[in-house]
Amino acid sequence: MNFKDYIRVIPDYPQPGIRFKDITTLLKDGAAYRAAIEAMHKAIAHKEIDLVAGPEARGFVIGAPLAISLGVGFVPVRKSGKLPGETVEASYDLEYGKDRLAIHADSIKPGQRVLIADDLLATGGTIATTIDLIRQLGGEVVGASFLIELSYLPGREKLGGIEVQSLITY
Ligand SMILES: O=P(O)(O)OC[C@H]1O[C@H](OP(=O)(O)OP(=O)(O)O)[C@H](O)[C@@H]1O
Ligand SMILES: Nc1ncnc2[nH]cnc12
Repeated sequence: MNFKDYIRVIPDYPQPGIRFKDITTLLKDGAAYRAAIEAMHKAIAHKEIDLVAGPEARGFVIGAPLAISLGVGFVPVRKSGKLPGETVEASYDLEYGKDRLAIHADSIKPGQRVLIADDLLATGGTIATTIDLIRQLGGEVVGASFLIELSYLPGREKLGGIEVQSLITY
């Protein structure tokens, strides 16, 4: 399956100059969505993984089905102010704007092997921050899996040697 055919590119959203990769066109197609999760699973099937962590919101629609497919738990990494328990938090920059992420302090036990999953790797700010939060809890980041990678941005370099898998590259 050519997954790129299912991604809609919207120019100048949310700001002039950004070419927004809209995944809703893939998500609404059941066969394409399932095939994408299966292909992402296949690419990391050799790894030993205890948990999948995914950042809000689009990281949930990729990370949660990937966790179910792997038979492991899912840890939501949320925008600050959304989690009810004790959290660890960090701020970061995006391709457009700034944000702050939080993770429940008891969501990962020291030594657990965590795969990060998200829809898209752009500048790497979201995932670099997610790596930082997981490590603050003593988790071991065993890789990062993306549906889409924007190779014209230095996202990979920002992840400090973490193994990166992506299904679609622009
Ligand atoms: O590599 P980066 O430059 O950090 O950008 C990638 C992140 O940006 C988007 O999320 P966004 O923060 O727009 O939130 P959303 O998933 O709630 O739409 C996307 O889903 C990634 O998580
Ligand atoms: N160009 C882009 N398209 C979709 N989501 C993004 N997140 C960061 N950059 C993006």
